[in-house]
Amino acid sequence: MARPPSDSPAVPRGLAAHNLGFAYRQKRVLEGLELHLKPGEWLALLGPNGSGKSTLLRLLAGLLQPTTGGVYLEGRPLGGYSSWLRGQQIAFLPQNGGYPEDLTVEEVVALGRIPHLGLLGREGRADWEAVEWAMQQTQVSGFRHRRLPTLSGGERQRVLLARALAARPRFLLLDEPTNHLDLHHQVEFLALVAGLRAQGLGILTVLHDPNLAARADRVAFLMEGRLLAQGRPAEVLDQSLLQRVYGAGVRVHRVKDRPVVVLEE
Ligand SMILES: Nc1ncnc2c1ncn2[C@@H]1O[C@H](COP(=O)(O)OP(=O)(O)OP(=O)(O)O)[C@@H](O)[C@H]1O
Repeated sequence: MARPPSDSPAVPRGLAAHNLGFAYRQKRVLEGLELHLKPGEWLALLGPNGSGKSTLLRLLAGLLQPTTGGVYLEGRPLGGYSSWLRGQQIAFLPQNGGYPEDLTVEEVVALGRIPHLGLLGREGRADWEAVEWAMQQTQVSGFRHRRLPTLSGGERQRVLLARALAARPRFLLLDEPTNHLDLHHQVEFLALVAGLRAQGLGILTVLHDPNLAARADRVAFLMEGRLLAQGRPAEVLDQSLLQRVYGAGVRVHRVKDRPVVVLEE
């Protein structure tokens, strides 16, 4: 598929926020954000409850309109893309997303193909191959005929991740994707992210666990709607920053140069 031409050469390629601000009615939630997600990288977004992480993801997915500044995909304002084209390039897994309760796992995952179907809604072989691939990647094929209300929280989370993957997007925005996942599936999630990165996907995950975030290529720290820091995990996840945000009970150790965050008694 041909890429749309760039309108804004000053904005970096990939998915970028420039001077991004947002307010819910009169309530300012984000201000002056500069963020850049490159193809083939994993960026982890951390920050306390209510700091604006989910709002930022919704802006990057094109589901909210910026109050100031903008979001750009390949240098072009996101608002200039049709919702079809946007949905083919950017997939979003919300924190508490709904799902149709009467559909099977396979049918819910197939919903991820909607941006590729066009007005007539006709699916073809490529669509079912993408659905199979997404179910395999997230290990949900074994219960493909069950309905979501009958699944455990972690199983359901993996199905919704598969729905996002089925779009075969170039950028993946995941809001707390490891919620409900046991340790085994967290390890599987890390392997999945590594594989997707190697295929050139840009991945942005909101996480609360700094030890998972430490596995990312870069970490960005949001507090009260502003970016406090962004950079390599070893640079950003330091004790003074974490104590400033979360309080004195947080300690950072180093294991093979990787930060390991522990809570003190
Ligand atoms: N639809 C809305 N209308 C008004 N205010 C909202 C709305 N959604 C979120 N907010 C407020 O915006 C702020 C940022 O919320 P957001 O959900 O983006 O934070 P978050 O960092 O994702 O939080 P958490 O870690 O708890 O999920 C919060 O103060 C929240 O109360």
